[in-house]
Amino acid sequence: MLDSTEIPARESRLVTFPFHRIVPRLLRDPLAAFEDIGRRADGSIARLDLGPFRPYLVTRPEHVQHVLRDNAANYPRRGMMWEPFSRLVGDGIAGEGEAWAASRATLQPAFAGRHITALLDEMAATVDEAVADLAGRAARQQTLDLGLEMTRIVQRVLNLVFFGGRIRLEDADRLGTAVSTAMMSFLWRMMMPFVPLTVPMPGDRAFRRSTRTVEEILGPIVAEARRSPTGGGDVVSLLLRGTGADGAPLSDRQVRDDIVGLWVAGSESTAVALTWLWVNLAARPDVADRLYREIDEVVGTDAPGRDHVRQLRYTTMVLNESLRIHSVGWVVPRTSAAEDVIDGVPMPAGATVLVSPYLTHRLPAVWEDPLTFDPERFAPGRARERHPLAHLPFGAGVHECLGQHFFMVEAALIVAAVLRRFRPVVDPAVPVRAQASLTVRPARPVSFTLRPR
Ligand code: HEM
Repeated sequence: MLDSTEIPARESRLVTFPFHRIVPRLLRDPLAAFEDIGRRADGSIARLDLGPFRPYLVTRPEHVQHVLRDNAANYPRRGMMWEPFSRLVGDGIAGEGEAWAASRATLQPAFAGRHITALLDEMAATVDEAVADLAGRAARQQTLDLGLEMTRIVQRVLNLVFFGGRIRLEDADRLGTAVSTAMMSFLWRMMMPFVPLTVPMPGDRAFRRSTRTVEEILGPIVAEARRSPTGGGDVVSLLLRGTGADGAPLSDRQVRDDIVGLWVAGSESTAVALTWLWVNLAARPDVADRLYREIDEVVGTDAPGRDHVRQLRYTTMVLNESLRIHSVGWVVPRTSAAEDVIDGVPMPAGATVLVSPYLTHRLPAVWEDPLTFDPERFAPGRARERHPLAHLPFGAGVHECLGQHFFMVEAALIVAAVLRRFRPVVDPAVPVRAQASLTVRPARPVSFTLRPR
């Protein structure tokens, strides 16, 4: 624990955490140290003294709103993880400025409600196939790796939506592992962004290897899609018909960057969020029972489809609560372009500002009993009781997650397809420790079995 002299007064606006207090703990267990800082700052803006790197941490919803919405132009995605990250995802949808804006405009229609609804039946069929394969593996193996199995299902859906099914299943597996490794190998670069890229750091080699694998798998697919365009509604086809900031068709490089950016943003986050969902349900049999009842009433023995999704209201509440208590995104970094003041606290130009959905979701002033898993927080009408940015698993403002509607539909389909036939069993007696990389995920593989219902 940190020294009690650092406990901030309730009314203080800027709390400084000195180097000697936080760095040893951050090196030992970054997420636990970060949670501790969040508890102590208690909604105040915090300055973390990490030696040459002194980021500001912003958690109170009003402050988050200032950074991500009200004065977003002053807080672009620059520095910290964004520069090393761009070696994997390029400068398009995961970047900033004109190239980002052109990518966002091209990609937006692919993630609009109407387009997702049009794809829903195909998505549902793909999910059902993937769950049947999972059931086959469950019958052959004693236990399964929850994270891996969720990744497999998610990748099948992404393969359909992004590539019209052009990726072979074994390549999808390799791609999943490569992206996951790239995310894991990233932590040191994120924590020490002042170290030049020319100075080797742990994780660099794994990151380069993963980037090469991504390149080897996706490069030929983009090239093939360009040679034989299908005119289809999958994302690659859409990008190949799109234009860049200069109005010219996107180059293969830009298409590849956006596809990688989307794959990185959409695969790991979704698989990790679903992994936490089953872990959370294992600890709350009462919530799980109510979920089974909803699936039985709405879906019954049918294959889940378009008409079911909008009726799965409790499922949506459970998903939202799972995204709150296990927010996949722990930091969303920005850099201040010019001097600013946030709620009376001066912010110098060039400062790294860390928004943390993870910590905002755990603020006792915003969420009563924040460590309790309680889907009722998302019952109809309850959102009015809190600040609109109290719950921000998908970020906010101009960079708000493009895939959030897609995620909610996909996740509801997966939950329904699994639960209408099986009871996933995760042992509640085995504690699942969280670990931060680019996302917050279980530190070790979580085992589970599938029991037929
Ligand atoms: C549980 C699942 C997901 C979570 C928790 C999540 C979270 C987030 C967050 C926090 C951001 C904001 C980043 C920032 O402000 O810098 C974001 C952006 C983004 N997400 Fe997601 N995401 C999820 C699923 C998806 C999916 C399924 C896709 C695509 C299929 C996707 C695509 C994107 C894209 C393209 C952006 C960048 C948007 C932009 O900068 O304009 N995400 N996501």
